[in-house]
Amino acid sequence: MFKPARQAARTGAVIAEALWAAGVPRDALRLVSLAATSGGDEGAIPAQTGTRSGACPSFGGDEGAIPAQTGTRPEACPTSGGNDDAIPAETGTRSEACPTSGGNDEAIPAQTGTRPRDLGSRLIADPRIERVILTGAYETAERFRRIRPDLPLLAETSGKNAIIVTPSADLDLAAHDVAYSAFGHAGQKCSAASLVVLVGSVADSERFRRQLLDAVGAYRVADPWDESARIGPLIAPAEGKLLRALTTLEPGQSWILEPRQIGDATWTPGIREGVLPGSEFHTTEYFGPVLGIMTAPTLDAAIDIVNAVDYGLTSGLHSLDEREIDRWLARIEAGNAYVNRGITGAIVARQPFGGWKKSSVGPGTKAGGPSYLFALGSWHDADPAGADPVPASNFAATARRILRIADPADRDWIAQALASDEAAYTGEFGRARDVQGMSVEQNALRYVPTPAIVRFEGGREAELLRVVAAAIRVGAPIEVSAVALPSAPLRELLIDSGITLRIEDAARWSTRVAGLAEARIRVIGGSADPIARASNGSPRIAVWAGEVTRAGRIEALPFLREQAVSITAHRFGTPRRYDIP
Ligand SMILES: NC(=O)c1ccc[n+]([C@@H]2O[C@H](COP(=O)([O-])OP(=O)(O)OC[C@H]3O[C@@H](n4cnc5c(N)ncnc54)[C@H](O)[C@@H]3O)[C@@H](O)[C@H]2O)c1
Ligand SMILES: N[C@@H](CCC=O)C(=O)O
Repeated sequence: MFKPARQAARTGAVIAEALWAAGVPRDALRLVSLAATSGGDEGAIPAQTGTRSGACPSFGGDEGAIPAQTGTRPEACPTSGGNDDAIPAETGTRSEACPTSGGNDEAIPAQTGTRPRDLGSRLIADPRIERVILTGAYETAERFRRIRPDLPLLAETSGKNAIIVTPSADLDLAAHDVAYSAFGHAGQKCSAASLVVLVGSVADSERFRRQLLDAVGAYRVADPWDESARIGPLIAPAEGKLLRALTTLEPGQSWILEPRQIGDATWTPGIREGVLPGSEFHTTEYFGPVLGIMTAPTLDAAIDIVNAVDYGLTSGLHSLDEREIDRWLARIEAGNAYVNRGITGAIVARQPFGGWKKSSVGPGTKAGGPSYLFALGSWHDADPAGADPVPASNFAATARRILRIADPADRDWIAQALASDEAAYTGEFGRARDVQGMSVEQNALRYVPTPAIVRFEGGREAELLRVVAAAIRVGAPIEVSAVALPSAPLRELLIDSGITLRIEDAARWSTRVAGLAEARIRVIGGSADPIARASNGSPRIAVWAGEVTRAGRIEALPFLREQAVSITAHRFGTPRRYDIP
């Protein structure tokens, strides 16, 4: 008889899902090894070598930076959580190989006599640990930062994901995709749909409700080793908020499908309607087989409901109206945006994975995407290999002005940085790229300019100018905080570019940081420590404090959020393509 893998059985994953999930680490490792071994002379280098050894196209071909000697291997156990955490694990799979990722919390390794979780906490607290990658709840990221407020943390965290269904949707397909997205993996996927928002007439559509109940009713709930099972048990018996979500309704809500407990940790799916904006069910991640139905009069009102949640991991739209798709793509706040399909099952490279807002902690570069490895290294500035001096006439007006502002001694350096910014923009950041070019599904990775603060603590003014140039090139709305007044030409550039300048000494800066709810901060000439202290290690504050390099591929990252867009590009086999902006 076919036996599910040991890990799969421990997570409760049913066979079909376990088989699919088993391929994900393999794809991620293939992507990493491609990045580490490809040849050429574009410039980026695996972090662990610290030597300039050739190119790595999937690193983006960085002219202008070499990694600092960190000795950090992406696959090294304590910092990365072992191979299980090189990409987000499905359904809370515990890694036995690596104490930081949990292991079996009760087992005490003979050689240490320490419980894995205690050991994990001690590793996190140890300053010799340079970085930690976490796939887990936002609250766990908070816990890690309480243990060590200055911990460099790359965390893929919680989600409260919704699918919007408009009257122009194919309601049968929408019902099928909502059902699978909500109840696949028993809802224990960070990407799972927890809400469906029905727009206009869909709110009253008997057909949609019937199809949804039909689809969910077809899922057999059983042990994972039953080959016909479509929904398996939870990873552990439901307790706390999940138990509440499976058993208790809020005012105005009713079950259209009431969940039933049929085993220690096994529940049949639940669907509740009447979920109101601002209610607990609207905003709380439960991580289990329970779906809430909300309604909205218009698409914009539905998007408001979805964006009101603190998380922004996956999000879905079912609509066959191109204007609605455009509108949703322009407004939706989520790292993975899915149109006319389910919202789970991201494939490495095809739908690089990772969220916005509270769904991500740290640099936010997507797992399985072209920038993920950049965040695992530290970078030194370096001469772009074989680069000729760049004539000023090659640049557009703003870049020429930046060149003129630069001190003559720094002009070549700035020119190389501007050229690198341009190459990074045209090659990567400035367009939605579909690297796999499938005909039945469009999958584009795009970059959205995002607000950030540039904090200048000291050093060469050219470094501030260079970082500001990177932000301007990608169109990010930044502000600058400096300990001392920059030169008049730089101040004028900031004013003309609509960039607020604040002069703040260390005390004022710390006070402001303490009051920031969330921020992305690029520190120049200082360290991340004062920010960690002032914010008590808030996971909502992401800091880039590395050396300023000429590499546009690296320097633009604080100013951009990645979004993976995936759109079903056929209808019953007939191709139908969209312009993804
Ligand atoms: N965004 C993503 O890519 C993604 C992927 C999967 C899961 N998740 C999220 O993870 C949560 C569910 O998964 P989970 O139950 O594994 O999450 P969790 O946060 O409970 O645990 C994550 C890991 O951290 C470990 N851990 C917790 N406290 C620790 C400590 N003090 N020291 C050392 N290790 C510690 C756990 O043992 C576990 O391995 C959900 O919130 C889900 O959305 C996110
Ligand atoms: N990458 C997975 C989610 C990982 C979290 O559980 C997906 O896209 O469904």
